[in-house]
Amino acid sequence: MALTAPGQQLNLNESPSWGSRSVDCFEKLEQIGEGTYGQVYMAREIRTGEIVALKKIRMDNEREGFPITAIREIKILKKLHHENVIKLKEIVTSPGPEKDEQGRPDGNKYKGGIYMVFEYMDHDLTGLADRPGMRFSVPQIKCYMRQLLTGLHYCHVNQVLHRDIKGSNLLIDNEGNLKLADFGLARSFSNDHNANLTNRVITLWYRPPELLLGTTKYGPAVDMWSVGCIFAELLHGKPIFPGKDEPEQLNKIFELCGAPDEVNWPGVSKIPWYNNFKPTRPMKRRLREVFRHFDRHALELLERMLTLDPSQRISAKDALDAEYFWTDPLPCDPKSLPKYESSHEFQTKKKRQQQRQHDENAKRQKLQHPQQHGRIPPIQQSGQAHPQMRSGPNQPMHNSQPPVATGPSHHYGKPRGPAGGPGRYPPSGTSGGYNHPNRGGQGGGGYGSGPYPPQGRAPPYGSSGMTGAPRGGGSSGYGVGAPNYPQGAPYGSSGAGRGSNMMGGNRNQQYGWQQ
Ligand SMILES: Nc1ncnc2c1ncn2[C@@H]1O[C@H](COP(=O)(O)OP(=O)(O)OP(=O)(O)O)[C@@H](O)[C@H]1O
Repeated sequence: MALTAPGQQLNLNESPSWGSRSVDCFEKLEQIGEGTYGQVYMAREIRTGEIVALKKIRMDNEREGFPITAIREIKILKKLHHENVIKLKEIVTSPGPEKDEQGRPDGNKYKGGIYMVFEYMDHDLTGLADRPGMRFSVPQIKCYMRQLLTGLHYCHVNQVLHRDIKGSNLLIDNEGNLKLADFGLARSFSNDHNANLTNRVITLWYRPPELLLGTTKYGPAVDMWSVGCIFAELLHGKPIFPGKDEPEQLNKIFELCGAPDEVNWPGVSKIPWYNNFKPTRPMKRRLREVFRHFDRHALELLERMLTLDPSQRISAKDALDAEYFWTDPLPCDPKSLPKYESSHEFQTKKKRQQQRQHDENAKRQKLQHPQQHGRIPPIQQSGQAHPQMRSGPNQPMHNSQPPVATGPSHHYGKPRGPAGGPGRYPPSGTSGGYNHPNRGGQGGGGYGSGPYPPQGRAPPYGSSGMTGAPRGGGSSGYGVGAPNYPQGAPYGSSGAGRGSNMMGGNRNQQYGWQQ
């Protein structure tokens, strides 16, 4: 693609004003996101005072003109108009040196830029769930899940695959509305599924088995697998398939969902990498056993989402008809959901820095004066710990209790996944096995030691393979003995000892996020 002047390509038919306004019409307030694409800012439109989100399209690495991922995202978002899909309001450009949040020139390296202007959303689901003490009630989980499925059903009906469904791409406002965002990996599809599509999509933990096994012909079912992972995560309190790389990811899936074979997934043996990764021993489906503490209807729905064979996996439309959404407790009205404090980058950064600093000081002090701090934990002295922070994952909180608001709910900052620091979430960028076409993809984990090979070659999953010993210490893997799910790790609910059904019979029971 030829290099074009910023904005020139984007004055697409529908709205002549698109791309003609300058980013100077907006005042950047704070950075709220950092994606592979570039930064996301909360900003105010100077003329109207309206708060928006500005997503800067990273151009510095684009030798070949405007990034294709951004073109796709813009084209797709221009045709999608739905209350559960993020609204792209316009494109603005910056013809000259830009200003940062303080109005200072933003370095010399960058001469111009292009921004997508979105409606502003207060949180993303990952950030919201990650708040200390955060508990989602069953009606709240149903409410979010229903909105997610409604938005996704709309996309699928309009023949758009999202291909990157994960918590940080589900935005939530303080009216309780949930919207699908980040269509950078999305694309149109045709119903016959005959086209070859790239296999390198969807963040590892949410990636379905057919993609991990190398298929290039797929459809909306790939998104539904990710939805199943999110659903289970909401109920369980933490990600259910936190694989470090693709072999481990498949291993985790098979341990829970059973090994694929021609009986439960007709045609699986013809998928390119099946033979490389088929387990060497039988592996039973254990989903019902492992999640036996889930509500019956939730489990039924989850079973149908986490179905190995994509052709048998439930569609968004059918999921919306599931009993789960039509039995007590019903999904709550989004407007009835509690409002959470909105986010400010500096506060967050400061808070995180302070917390880190505090932890480091405490550690240092503990080393220096072990006895003193053995008696009085530093966290108590500082008064920073909220009792809710330490409550267990399934300890219900009262609905009336306001959530602890300690900062933004945007999943902002460096990756917090297995390779990226002290968090639970996989990086959405280059490490942790996330392969993002046109989004860099350099270095960082993923497929063990090497980059992802071109499609059609042997699977890129390093030497550990699925027939050999699994990576990652604790996992039982293939041919090493039956996976072991006692009440503890990895799926054992800490509530298992407190009753067999955490959700049954209590319509307002809440579920927390296990730290
Ligand atoms: N409209 C919005 N309102 C509020 N916050 C937003 C909005 N859009 C994005 N964000 C925040 O910025 C983060 C990154 O945005 P987005 O996922 O669109 O960027 P990306 O570069 O494609 O990221 P990724 O590398 O995760 O794919 C989101 O997780 C969210 O926290």
